[in-house]
Amino acid sequence: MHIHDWNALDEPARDALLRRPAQRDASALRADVARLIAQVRADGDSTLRALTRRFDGCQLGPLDVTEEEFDAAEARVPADLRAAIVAAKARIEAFHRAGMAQPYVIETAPGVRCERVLRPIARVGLYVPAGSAPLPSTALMLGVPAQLAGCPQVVLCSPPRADGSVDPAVLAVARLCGVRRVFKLGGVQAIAAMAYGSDTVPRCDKLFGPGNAWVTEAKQQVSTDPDGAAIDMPAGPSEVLVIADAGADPEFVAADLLSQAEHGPDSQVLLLSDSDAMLASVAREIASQAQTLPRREIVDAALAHARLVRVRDIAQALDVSNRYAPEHLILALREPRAWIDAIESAGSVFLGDYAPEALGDYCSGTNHVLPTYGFARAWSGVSVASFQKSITLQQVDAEGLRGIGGDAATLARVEQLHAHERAVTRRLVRIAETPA
Ligand SMILES: NC(=O)c1ccc[n+]([C@@H]2O[C@H](COP(=O)([O-])OP(=O)(O)OC[C@H]3O[C@@H](n4cnc5c(N)ncnc54)[C@H](O)[C@@H]3O)[C@@H](O)[C@H]2O)c1
Ligand SMILES: N[C@H](CO)Cc1c[nH]c[nH+]1
Ligand SMILES: [Zn+2]
Repeated sequence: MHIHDWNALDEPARDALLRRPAQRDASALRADVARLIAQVRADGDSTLRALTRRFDGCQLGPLDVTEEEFDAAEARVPADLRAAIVAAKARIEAFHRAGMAQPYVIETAPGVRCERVLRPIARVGLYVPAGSAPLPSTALMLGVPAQLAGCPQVVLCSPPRADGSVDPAVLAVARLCGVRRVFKLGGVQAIAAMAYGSDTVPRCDKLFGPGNAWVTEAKQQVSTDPDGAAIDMPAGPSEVLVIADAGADPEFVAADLLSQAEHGPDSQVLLLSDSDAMLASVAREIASQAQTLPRREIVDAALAHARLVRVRDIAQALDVSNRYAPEHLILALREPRAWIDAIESAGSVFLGDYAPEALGDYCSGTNHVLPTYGFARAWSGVSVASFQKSITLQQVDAEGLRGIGGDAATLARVEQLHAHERAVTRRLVRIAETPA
């Protein structure tokens, strides 16, 4: 694997080095996805069936999962898997519950009471990927916060297998999180169905979940259509950026890089180090560990755009990482906490040699649905707040209006909004005329 020297590159070369692979054919992807969404909107369920035949290679009967199918799926989940799911759910729930926003009230001036109340989003749609492999862990990452927020209508879509069924573990997680409506749909067709509704899929206000480049593009398109649906964030092909010092363990670093490379051919993995020996050792480790992985084609495709980069020092590595804004950042450093203040943009961060990213993927408690493509510069991962709206209230009595009404009137005059000014001053006149 080639090792790049960051300090030998000019700015355009640095930009090119950090460009995501999935961004390359953006206009063709946009057009394909727009066409598929339009077909679903025009023809509903019949198009959903046709696209499922075409992309997932299966002939669907009913689009939704029946109670009998839920029961059969439960029976197929082995006891150790069920135990791992239950234990992971408890930790994810604990972390997400602790971070829940609270309603609050404050008197900003005498007689002026301002409040914030929270409401669940009424109709939410969860997408659980299953193209290269089903991801029941993603069902947990979406189902748990939706349940904590108390969303009244939750539907879940996941691509069907060749026999038309949904992965049993995904169904078991859905049931555990109180999700009763699951549809055997994947890709653009699933996103379009949840955003606009179809004959059988109910329309949703907001869509959640990761997916490949088609899914992510579809989410972005429906989110810019006023008739479509809001989205959690663009959560596309997985990314990890590792910063390793000379004391890191090359075996662990290579394993972490490969763990994200195996997600899909568009995954991107990067290693930054100030140690030539570390970069060379990790390159050797990657080559040797990759040979033993079953998803070899996917891994090789992802490794083709992996980046190993020599930096001057760890401070420069943090600068490069902030510029890239990775979905996951691993600090394989001797003093990882010393660098926390230097992190400006990253979806989720893993500190030290014993925090593999795979732990956050499954069961540490944090959410694994995270912004990719550099969106971590301005977006956060999924949390309970993603499933809620906050509404502000204000209650003002006569004393309150007398106290602050003048400020509003002055600002309204400057903006030449005379009706605004009068809405305040007419009340002030009435208060002045009213005997105490
Ligand atoms: N960012 C995150 O938080 C996060 C979390 C988990 C997974 N991921 C990513 O999610 C992705 C999952 O991808 P996946 O492919 O395994 O599953 P997926 O469910 O996202 O995609 C499968 C669907 O893609 C559609 N599709 C396939 N080929 C197509 C084509 N040529 N044209 C149109 N549609 C097509 C099919 O309808 C299929 O059902 C991976 O890239 C993984 O890295 C990201
Ligand atoms: N690493 C993925 C997010 O990019 C999440 C995941 C699910 N299962 C395994 N990993
Ligand atoms: Zn993963």
